[in-house]
Amino acid sequence: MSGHVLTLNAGSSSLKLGLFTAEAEPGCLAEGHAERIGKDARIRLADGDGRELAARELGEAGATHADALDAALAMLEEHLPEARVEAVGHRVVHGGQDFDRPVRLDDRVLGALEALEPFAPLHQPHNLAGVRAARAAFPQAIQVACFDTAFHRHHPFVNDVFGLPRAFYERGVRRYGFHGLSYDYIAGELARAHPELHAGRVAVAHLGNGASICGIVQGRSVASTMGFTALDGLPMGTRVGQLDPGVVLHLIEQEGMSAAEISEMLYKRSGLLGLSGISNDMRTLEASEDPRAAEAIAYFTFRIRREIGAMAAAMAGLDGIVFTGGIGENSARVRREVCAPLEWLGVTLDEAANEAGARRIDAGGRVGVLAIPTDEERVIARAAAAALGAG
Ligand SMILES: Nc1ncnc2c1ncn2[C@@H]1O[C@H](COP(=O)(O)OP(=O)(O)O)[C@@H](O)[C@H]1O
Ligand SMILES: CC(=O)OP(=O)(O)O
Ligand SMILES: [Mg+2]
Repeated sequence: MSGHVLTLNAGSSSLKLGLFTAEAEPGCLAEGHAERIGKDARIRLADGDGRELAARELGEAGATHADALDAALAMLEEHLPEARVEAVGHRVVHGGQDFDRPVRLDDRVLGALEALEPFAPLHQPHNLAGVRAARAAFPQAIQVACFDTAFHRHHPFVNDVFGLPRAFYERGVRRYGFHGLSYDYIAGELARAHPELHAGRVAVAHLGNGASICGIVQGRSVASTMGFTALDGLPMGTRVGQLDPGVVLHLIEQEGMSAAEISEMLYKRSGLLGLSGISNDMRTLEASEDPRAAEAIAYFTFRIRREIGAMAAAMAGLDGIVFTGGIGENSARVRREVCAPLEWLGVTLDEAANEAGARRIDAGGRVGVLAIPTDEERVIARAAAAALGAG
């Protein structure tokens, strides 16, 4: 039997790991998921059918991505000692101008990706720490980087540019867009199971601790709410989302804040956490009776509606909406708050299907509405298997 592919995916609040067969369509043998990193983190390892193999708390608040990675690799060694890892596929959030497809990692590529760390501070350092740890743990395996930005790299000029002096565009100050591995998976699912939507114009809302919307026309990304960094667009767990740049000037000039203080506030203390003063975690906010929690959710869902309207304009129409990511897949309340006021756009919602967590949740209106679990691991595993020559 051929060997195995390991996938590593560090999100801003999560670490996901997958073990797959090294085939053109990889078979999933195990999945590990650490969540709520930074607060009450816990990790769970399951087999390919979702049966739990192991689970444990990662200790007091303060468990880091590095702790989660150590725990994940130790669990893998203990519970799947027969794994023969021949390739490790890594989610790397920022690929900058140069990377528009998966690439074998060597010292030169790693150096180029390290230079992008300032543009994805919640992700890139953890992604590259995963590369170093995997090189040490699996020295015989090839290492492959798969980029969140790659799926968006061929946007039309108007969706790739800011209205800055042109020289900045040439120097790479562009609207890259992120969550591309997730959008790539969803585009594949539309092609496989919903050909009428695949042929049309779909707004895909990836709503996790990070959140964005992608406009997909005939399987290709034409616009993203995220920009040069993963700060722009929707408000997120701890990130601000769209912000008048005049506010940043005000913070510097009148409030006397330093670049480091502003960065820390915009990345780590804004969004759902900043508005609610309670938590960045949607489950905690939904369970809270504090009116600030409801207001934070209301702002989140309002901005999603606004951006779906903008995507409809960018795509010259709207045939479908897809919800995915931890919130998009699991929160019936968020899906309802987004969809109910979008009736004017042809959006309907089947309440019972939405509450039941069904895949198709529209009530037969003009716009198809779906909730599809994403699978970034599978997209990474396919690329790593392809790099091994599988298929
Ligand atoms: N059952 C649920 N109901 C509401 N929100 C949920 C549920 N399960 C997970 N979430 C939310 O999903 C978010 C995490 O999404 P995820 O995609 O796993 O994170 P990351 O962006 O770090 O990869 C958290 O806000 C979490 O509260
Ligand atoms: C790019 C990004 O925000 O990713 P995540 O949602 O996994 O934090
Ligand atoms: Mg994620």
